[in-house]
Amino acid sequence: MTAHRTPDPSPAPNPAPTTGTHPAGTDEEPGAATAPPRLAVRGLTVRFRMPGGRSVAAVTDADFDLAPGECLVLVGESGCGKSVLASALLGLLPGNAEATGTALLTDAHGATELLAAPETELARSVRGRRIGLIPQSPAAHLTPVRTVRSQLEETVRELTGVRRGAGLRAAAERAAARAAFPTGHLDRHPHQLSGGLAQRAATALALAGDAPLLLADEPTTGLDRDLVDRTVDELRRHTEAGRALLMITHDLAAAERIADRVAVMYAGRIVELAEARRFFGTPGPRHPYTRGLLDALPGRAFTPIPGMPPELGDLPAGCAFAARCDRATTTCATLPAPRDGVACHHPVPPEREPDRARTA
Ligand SMILES: Nc1ncnc2c1ncn2[C@@H]1O[C@H](COP(=O)(O)OP(=O)(O)OP(=O)(O)O)[C@@H](O)[C@H]1O
Ligand code: NI
Repeated sequence: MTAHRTPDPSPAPNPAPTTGTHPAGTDEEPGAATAPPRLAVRGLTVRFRMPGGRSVAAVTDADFDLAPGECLVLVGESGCGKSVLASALLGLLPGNAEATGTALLTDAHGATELLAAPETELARSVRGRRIGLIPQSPAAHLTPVRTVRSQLEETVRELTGVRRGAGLRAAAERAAARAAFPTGHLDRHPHQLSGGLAQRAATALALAGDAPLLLADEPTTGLDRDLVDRTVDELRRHTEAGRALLMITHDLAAAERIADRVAVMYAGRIVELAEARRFFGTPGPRHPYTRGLLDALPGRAFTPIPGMPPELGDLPAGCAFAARCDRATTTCATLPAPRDGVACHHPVPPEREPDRARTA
């Protein structure tokens, strides 16, 4: 989470219409044109330049699409590059980072290549308006000197048509309620909030604009199970009307509850991209790392993956998981190309039960 830089939480004036998102994808209808992906990411790579000419490979060659109305959940161990990926999409990387590849955002406002867009455009019309963000460190994202109510009212005023008076007050309170932020705490300043309340305030702010794409970076941190479920269900509602959601989480139960598809990151790469139904059900995950992640859950085998992820400043030339993988062979000294959404030389075959399959 070192990559998080706090975006200006108050978007510039000059509000764009925010209700006019594309209708949800209509691809089931024969003859209907398929909606373009809300977000199309290709070859997204982020390198941090370090003293002494070293480089940290935080994100490497990420490829994925996110359809209108879809929720893609990005999972992976701490430090694997999830937040850096989100920061790259928003133009919020620190100065020593270099991002390459493309990320095309398409919504009712048009199509914008996020990595090529100038900072002025990102600040004026993308962040907060076309892409909402629930940041990983919500306390840092809130303006310290202003109450939650005043921040919410400002956001509602700038991102929706509601301008003033009782209407604005009610709209801000509705936004708070969507994130289960108690009305009685709206007049508090950020420093008077617990971690969980700051999280809900940040979620309320991000939901208020109904952005066509929402990035939620660990939106359920610090919440107890009931609130996790409520928050996740509210985020799911955000995807109605064709809005898309990219959620980052460690919480696989939350991921299972909300995801249409799951992307698993390991050492900066997406090693598996799968439909959630198949991933959490049958046939289960196919990458040995991902199988290990699920097996580590208390409800499952509860056995952690042995070893540690590699240093992103010193990655092996081949598969970064090989050193921890019980299926590794000499082939793993070369980099596995993704096939059917799995970047592994010997994935668990889809037709076999994950814990019984064993092929090399
Ligand atoms: N400013 C920076 N300079 C150098 N390296 C950085 C910087 N910011 C992040 N990194 C590197 O990028 C890696 C990925 O960080 P990131 O914050 O994306 O991890 P994450 O997957 O979001 O982890 P977590 O789940 O803990 O939030 C880190 O391991 C760190 O080595
Ligand atoms: Ni993070």
